[in-house]
Amino acid sequence: MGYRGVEGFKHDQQDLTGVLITNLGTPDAPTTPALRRYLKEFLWDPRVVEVPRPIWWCILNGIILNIRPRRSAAAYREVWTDQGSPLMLHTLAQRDALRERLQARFGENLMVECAMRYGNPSISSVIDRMQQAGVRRLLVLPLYPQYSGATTASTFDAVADDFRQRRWLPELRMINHYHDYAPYIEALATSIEAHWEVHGRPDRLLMSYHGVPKRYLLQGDPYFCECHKTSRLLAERLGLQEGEWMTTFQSRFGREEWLKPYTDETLKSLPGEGVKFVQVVCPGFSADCLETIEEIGQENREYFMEAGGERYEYIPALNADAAHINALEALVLENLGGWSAGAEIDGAKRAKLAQAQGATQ
Ligand SMILES: C=CC1=C(C)c2cc3[nH]c(cc4nc(cc5[nH]c(cc1n2)c(C)c5CCC(=O)O)C(CCC(=O)O)=C4C)c(C)c3C=C
Ligand SMILES: [Fe+2]
Ligand SMILES: [Fe+2]
Repeated sequence: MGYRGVEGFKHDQQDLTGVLITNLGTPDAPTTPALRRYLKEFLWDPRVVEVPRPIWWCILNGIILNIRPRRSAAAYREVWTDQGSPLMLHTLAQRDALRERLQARFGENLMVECAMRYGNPSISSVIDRMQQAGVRRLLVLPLYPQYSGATTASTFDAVADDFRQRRWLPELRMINHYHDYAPYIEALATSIEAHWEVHGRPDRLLMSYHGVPKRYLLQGDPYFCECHKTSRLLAERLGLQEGEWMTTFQSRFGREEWLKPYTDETLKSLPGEGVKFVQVVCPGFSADCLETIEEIGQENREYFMEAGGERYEYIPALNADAAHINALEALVLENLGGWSAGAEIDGAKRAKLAQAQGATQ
């Protein structure tokens, strides 16, 4: 027992500022056992499934974990790459690109890492590594543009749970959301316009976001409103008129009502209304993943074409696009305000003080 210290700590260690980007997480492999492990951790999070624990324990362990892992593993196999899960691949590329930008400004005093809320690399293991390297100020950036209890707050829970075990807490800042941040809207607009240059403009642009149960909205989660604000700002920036765009919600899970309109039902009905050419963009997903590649890129395409649609295009997530990294870099810089400059002085000062007191550790 006891609180976790900093292994191998030296008093003259350089103080660092750390930037930790996080995303949801993904299974280690597209196999049934790996999916069971991943889904067990993910779906047991009370921020994700707000159902009383005893009831949910029975449903999760009795039904869902016996059925879903096999089905989900098959879906993941469809999108898996030589380098692993798309979500992991894009997150690593985002980390590398952001690291290059920020280290060009601040040098090695600024450490940039990535972690996943569920699965690996865990938030706790990465904070541990960052603290051992000398990180004393930590900025966490969950790559969820729109705030939701199920995602952003759950990431905060993971950081808080880690801190509860830790003896020496780094200073902490956490970015809450960036759904209306101008450089993020600009990055989305740039990527859509680039798509239009090659493929032309559709009859309708669908902006599809991951859903949550409607109950969460009614109980005060701002996610729905933030999604709508992103869409409105994006439509304004693109000069779209009413009827040329809409907001929908995808990735339903379970039987209760989720945020509407549903992406799949919308796509099934649009051809009947004369909308034959759609493009779908997913502004809430900062990286392509199962939910965009398989669900939007494949499954929903079939719904639309079977219903009489003629052209269906998915516009990829921002991933490690330069405009996206510009936006993330600007967001980080704003939120680092006042932190980076003092790094060198702090370390030297503490070493002197320690020497004066004859500290050995
Ligand atoms: C059970 C309820 C779920 C809620 C609430 C939920 C919210 C939510 N999720 C994302 C982002 C992602 N979800 C992803 C996969 C995924 N989501 C759920 C369930 C809920 N999500 C499940 C069961 C799964 C796993 C896939 C499956 O078995 O179908 C992913 C993709 C991960 C990947 O590895 O590719 C992302 C990203 C948000 C933003 C959100 C609420 C705002
Ligand atoms: Fe999800
Ligand atoms: Fe899905």
